[in-house]
Amino acid sequence: MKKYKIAIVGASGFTGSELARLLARHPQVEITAITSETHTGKLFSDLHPQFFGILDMSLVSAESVSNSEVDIIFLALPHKISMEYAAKWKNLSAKIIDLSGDFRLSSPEVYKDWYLKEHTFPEGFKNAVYGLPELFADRIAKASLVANPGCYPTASILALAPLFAEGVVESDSVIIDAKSGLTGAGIKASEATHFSNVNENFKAYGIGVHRHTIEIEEQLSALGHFNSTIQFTPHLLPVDRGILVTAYATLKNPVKQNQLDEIYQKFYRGKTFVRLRNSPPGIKDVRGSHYCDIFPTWDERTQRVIIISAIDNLLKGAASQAVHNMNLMLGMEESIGLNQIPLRP
Ligand SMILES: NC(=O)C1=CN([C@@H]2O[C@H](COP(=O)(O)OP(=O)(O)OC[C@H]3O[C@@H](n4cnc5c(N)ncnc54)[C@H](OP(=O)(O)O)[C@@H]3O)[C@@H](O)[C@H]2O)C=CC1
Ligand SMILES: CC(=O)N[C@@H](CCC(=O)OP(=O)(O)O)C(=O)O
Repeated sequence: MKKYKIAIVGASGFTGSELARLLARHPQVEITAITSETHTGKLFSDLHPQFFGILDMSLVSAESVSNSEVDIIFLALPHKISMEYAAKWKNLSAKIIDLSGDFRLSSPEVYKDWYLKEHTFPEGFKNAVYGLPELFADRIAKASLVANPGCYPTASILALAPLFAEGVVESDSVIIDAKSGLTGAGIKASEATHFSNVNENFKAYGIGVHRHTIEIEEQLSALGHFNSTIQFTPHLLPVDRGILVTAYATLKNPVKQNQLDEIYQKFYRGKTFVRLRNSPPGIKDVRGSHYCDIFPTWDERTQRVIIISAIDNLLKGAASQAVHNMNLMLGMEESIGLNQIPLRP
């Protein structure tokens, strides 16, 4: 069986190491390069001891990927850095899956408004496909550059997409209250992620300005064919991993619970990794897995829908979604390598 060659760029970080965990056991790929600029020459398993005896490859500089023959390059790099590599490698035959936010938005102008930086590879937007397989599997399969969605956007868009696609949402009525575990902030410690500032604490951040607001607005608006502003507020949870979204919306017309259920069942029929739940999901129900669990409810008293969704930010919110995209881009069965059962408890 042909094994595709894979490079993971940024393998010293959280999502890079999760990619390695999935790809090391993927039956149709072989990891040929894993990179770090800070730890070049060390073993991958020195940095991530869970791989001791399993993946003891040496970390190499990203520079060496330029000359190697690979089929897929995963960029597990911070935004603003990713675009530099996408530009540098634009003529390689390898397809690129970028886990950062550098190519998720509709244009370099919108990017500048929300990321407060001039985009240095604006041509990349022409080829980039938004990598949410439940919505865009056909386009992803033909793409050479996939913009893997953000973690909050994955949970938020999947929670609300059926309502937008059905055209039943009252414009500008959506409020998204989202909470993320600490690995969402990456491996580098900061004041915000310092143990003493998060332990037994819980707070909102990025109110009204978080860059995921526009990512969610653009994708949902496109589905519903209108421009809708969305109120999005993220919170930092004192846990390692997991995202919980609670979304509220007013509909154009009241519905019954069974009508709401039908909208969701129709939209997600055949989508292996969305589980429609009959009780509110918790982050532990999806931990270590590629599932997005969704619980849609109709509140008869307030005449609003309330949708709860849960994902593992490092997996469905990043690495396993990237592997799902890779499977599609290489024409393989979409769930290969992704059949983990959640880790609870
Ligand atoms: N964490 C999460 O839950 C999610 C993350 N993402 C996105 O995925 C990307 C990776 O996230 P995450 O793994 O958390 O980030 P980390 O901070 O954990 O890792 C980032 C990696 O980038 C490398 N890096 C940093 N600067 C450079 C540079 N100038 N050149 C080359 N490599 C560099 C670092 O390696 P070294 O210093 O060793 O070179 C490190 O391995 C980010 O864009 C993030 O926003 C998306 C969804 C969810
Ligand atoms: C908890 C936490 O800090 N989360 C990150 C978002 C996670 C993420 O990876 O988003 P991008 O890929 O779009 O950068 C944040 O709010 O900035």
